[in-house]
Amino acid sequence: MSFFTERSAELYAEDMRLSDIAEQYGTPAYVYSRAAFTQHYLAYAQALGQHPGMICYAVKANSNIALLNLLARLGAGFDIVSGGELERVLTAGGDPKRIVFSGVGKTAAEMAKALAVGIHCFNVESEAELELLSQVAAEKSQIARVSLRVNPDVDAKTHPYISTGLKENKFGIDINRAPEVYRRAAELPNIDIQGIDCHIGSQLTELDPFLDALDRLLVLVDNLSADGIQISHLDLGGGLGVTYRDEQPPEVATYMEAIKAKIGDRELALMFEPGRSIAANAGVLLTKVLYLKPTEAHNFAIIDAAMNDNIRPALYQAWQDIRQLAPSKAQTKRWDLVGPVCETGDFLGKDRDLALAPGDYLAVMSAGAYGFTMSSNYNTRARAVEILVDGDQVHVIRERESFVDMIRGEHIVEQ
Ligand SMILES: Cc1ncc(COP(=O)(O)O)c(C=O)c1O
Ligand SMILES: N[C@@H](CCCC[NH3+])C(=O)O
Repeated sequence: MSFFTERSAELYAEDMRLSDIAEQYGTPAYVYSRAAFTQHYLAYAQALGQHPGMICYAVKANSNIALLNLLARLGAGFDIVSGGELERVLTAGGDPKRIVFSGVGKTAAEMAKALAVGIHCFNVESEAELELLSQVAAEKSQIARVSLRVNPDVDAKTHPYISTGLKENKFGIDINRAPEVYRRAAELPNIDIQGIDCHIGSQLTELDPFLDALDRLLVLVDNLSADGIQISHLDLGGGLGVTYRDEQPPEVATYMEAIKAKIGDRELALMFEPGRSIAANAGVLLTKVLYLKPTEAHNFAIIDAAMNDNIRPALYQAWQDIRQLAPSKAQTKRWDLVGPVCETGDFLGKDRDLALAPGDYLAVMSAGAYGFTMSSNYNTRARAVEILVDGDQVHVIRERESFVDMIRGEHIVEQ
């Protein structure tokens, strides 16, 4: 079910007309639906049901503290990848005991902070990281709960840049080396082995790669158990895809049932780290047509949102639907929607049949995940305002950046 629907040919977010939001708050603007965030999170929580475990929302997908707070109030845990994300979760009122810390480059300072607040566990991604974590924990006379992120070498069948579970990727510990690393972890007095983890990629639209990875992890869990190393939780990461165009990813419940079936009667708590499948279709990016520039080669529509607002098309050739907020009097033509940034790769959509006139508003759909969080100030463009719609209520959850925000911390050298 979408919370971005058409009523009398006008696009709404819940009960708010998006043109009204664009008029009042300006563009570019990210607009999120509270009901969509809630429903997408609850789909996971309900599918997990009574099975012990946690749904740890991947903060990187969309880290606005209002959204983290909303998820925390629903009982979510969080998957973080930096000290900054840790601070965000704590600021938003998230429970530190429901935080898992992933990422290949955790620093000693980040480890110390995470230990001090008592996170649930570290998803350790290398042997060197395990040694450093053990040292940091020992210095603080603390015990670090860990899960080893293993790289199961399966093809996630997604875009190569967002595939993470192949031998050639930088993520995780080679599954063939994992038994040795677990044995080493078991020797370390300040390390407490809790789990096993993998995350094989993002925007997966089929179950098979998840299930192949799970099969490999379960062999390892069983072998470790025979070796006297007990694993109490299994974290399958995130990665479930969404519909951007015509993809048909599995339902959360189907995915979860297939996993539970494979787990069988093993006593394993289940953890998940969904990002995109919670956030993507809970947000849109509103933009305005600035100029129409038909040329011999292409009809360019220059819009006021650019690759600095949403880099996904430039980075992964990602396709996101672009819709009109209201009917236009113009004739439908085929347009390339390009931003004001001075890069040829600065486009949000190509070859789109739209009826456009300058001043018309558009929505880049499915923009709630990896939209704002990957935005930048390139070309000294202020990052967009973020708005949360709740029924017919509108909340500004992040103000549009000002010039002063953008130069904060910069200093001119006198003399
Ligand atoms: C370790 C880890 N967990 C979770 C996620 C979230 O993935 P997704 O947004 O595809 O659910 C990612 C990003 O791909 C990740 O790297
Ligand atoms: N940022 C990517 C996904 C990478 C996921 C992070 N591990 C995207 O927009 O599709």
